[in-house]
Amino acid sequence: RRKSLMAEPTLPIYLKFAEVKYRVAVKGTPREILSGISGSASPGEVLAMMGPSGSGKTTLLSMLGGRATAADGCISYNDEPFGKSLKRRIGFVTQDDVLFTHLTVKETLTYAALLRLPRTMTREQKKERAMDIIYELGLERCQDTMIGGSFVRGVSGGERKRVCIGNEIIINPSLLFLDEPTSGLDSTTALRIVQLLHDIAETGKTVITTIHQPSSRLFHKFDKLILLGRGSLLYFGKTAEAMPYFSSIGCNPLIAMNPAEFLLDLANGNTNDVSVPSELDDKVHMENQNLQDTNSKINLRPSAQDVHEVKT
Ligand SMILES: Nc1ncnc2c1ncn2[C@@H]1O[C@H](COP(=O)(O)OP(=O)(O)OP(=O)(O)O)[C@@H](O)[C@H]1O
Repeated sequence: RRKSLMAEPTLPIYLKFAEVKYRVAVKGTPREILSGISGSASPGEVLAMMGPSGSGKTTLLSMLGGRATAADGCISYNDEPFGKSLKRRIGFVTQDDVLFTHLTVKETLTYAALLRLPRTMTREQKKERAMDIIYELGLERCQDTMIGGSFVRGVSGGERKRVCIGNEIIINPSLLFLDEPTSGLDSTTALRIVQLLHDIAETGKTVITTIHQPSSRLFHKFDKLILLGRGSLLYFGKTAEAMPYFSSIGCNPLIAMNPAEFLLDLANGNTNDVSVPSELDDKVHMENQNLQDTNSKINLRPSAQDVHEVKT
């Protein structure tokens, strides 16, 4: 029997961020991509970031993962700022991770182990670790299959994603960031990936992922949720409390629908199937008229004190 990697101890890291802002200059004109996002993520839980395309999910993920610097605000890891030692404790699975098409799954993970694990480990131990990852991620059946790509037939989309996750968890990170790990996958495979993220989190790791259009089953799998609408925070808190919260401020779906779909509609300002209280309604309509010609951010955002936060 192989030892379970999931039982491996990790340094628990509590991530906290407050009023994070990000600006870019587009043709000399400053543009705010994120306007003051706050939240937190604890070891053992999976935090999902959801929002329409262009709402700033990837930007926020990059900043939390130390890949981009915030213009303003504070991001802390166990109350410390980002530092060199932390870099080694972070795994980052990007949206389009590049893998070598002609290597097999086993070769890919073995090379990752040889390249990324510390010198204190022997070559044999590193190879052993790559095999442990293969078993842990259920990749043993395709371990000798080539990764493949546009011109070479290879592993399936779900298997490919698991290899990308394997590439990162091989270093036993405390924080794992993933950019849209389920996009392009069918809902059952997507569910399996999210279950895997849960298994990873349960070993004391902090897992943060962006998510595109989750099915309602998938949506309920996340412990916490950040809902972004054009760079502003619409909700941060427990996933299970998102719908009751929006209902409490008067936003309800008019027909039975997937909560994720409802929240994305809301964040998009698409209110056809959503009842919105009159004071917010004006803003939404105004916003819809402006959408074609301006980049103004969605104004549906409840006031700062309205934004639901989990007391941790
Ligand atoms: N360096 C940059 N220069 C100009 N605009 C930028 C830059 N970085 C991000 N943006 C803009 O910021 C917005 C947010 O981008 P981001 O990639 O974070 O969105 P997203 O929510 O991840 O979208 P998607 O779901 O489509 O991946 C987009 O409108 C993008 O065009």
